Amino acid sequence: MTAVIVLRGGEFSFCAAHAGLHADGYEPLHGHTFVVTLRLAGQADDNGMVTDFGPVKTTLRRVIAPLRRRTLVAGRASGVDLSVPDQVRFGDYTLPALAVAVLPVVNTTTEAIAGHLLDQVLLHAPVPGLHWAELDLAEAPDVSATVRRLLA
Ligand SMILES: Nc1nc2c(c(=O)[nH]1)N=C([C@H](O)[C@H](O)COP(=O)(O)OP(=O)(O)OP(=O)(O)O)CN2
Repeated sequence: MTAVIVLRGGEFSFCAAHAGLHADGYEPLHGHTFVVTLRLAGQADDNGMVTDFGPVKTTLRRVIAPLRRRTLVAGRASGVDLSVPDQVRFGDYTLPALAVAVLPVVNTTTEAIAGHLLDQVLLHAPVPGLHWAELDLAEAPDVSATVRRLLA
């Protein structure tokens, strides 16, 4: 039997700020309450499980934690300056490094943040035999992005 397990909402929500990079530069710094939904698809084992919810929940919590209540900065965007100790500079902004999560992405779009979170989940909690993994990130009730990795 193939099944999809789903972890969503609740504790997998987090507040963070960002300023997306658009053609005309950085948009004004603003915040969202992001809501994560993770889906893992695979064959259920002899115990009827694709994988135990528990360890996946622990991993998802840990992957989200560094982003919670931080300003998200795209470490791969041009113009990001990490050369000054304890400071992060991008566009017109200079922020204390403690308030920032620098992500390995080119822009802090919902799509890119979702991809980063999914990659971290798969890195830290690989589940043998998964068919695919999908992470949906909503930045508001009316907009979200879903990324999917095909695994087998
Ligand atoms: N494909 C994407 N498009 C946009 C993203 C994104 O992450 N992926 N992000 C933004 C902005 O960062 C912003 O957070 C959202 O903008 P928007 O949905 O336009 O929200 P507004 O409240 O400003 O607009 P309304 O039209 O009033 O809803 C933009 N695009």
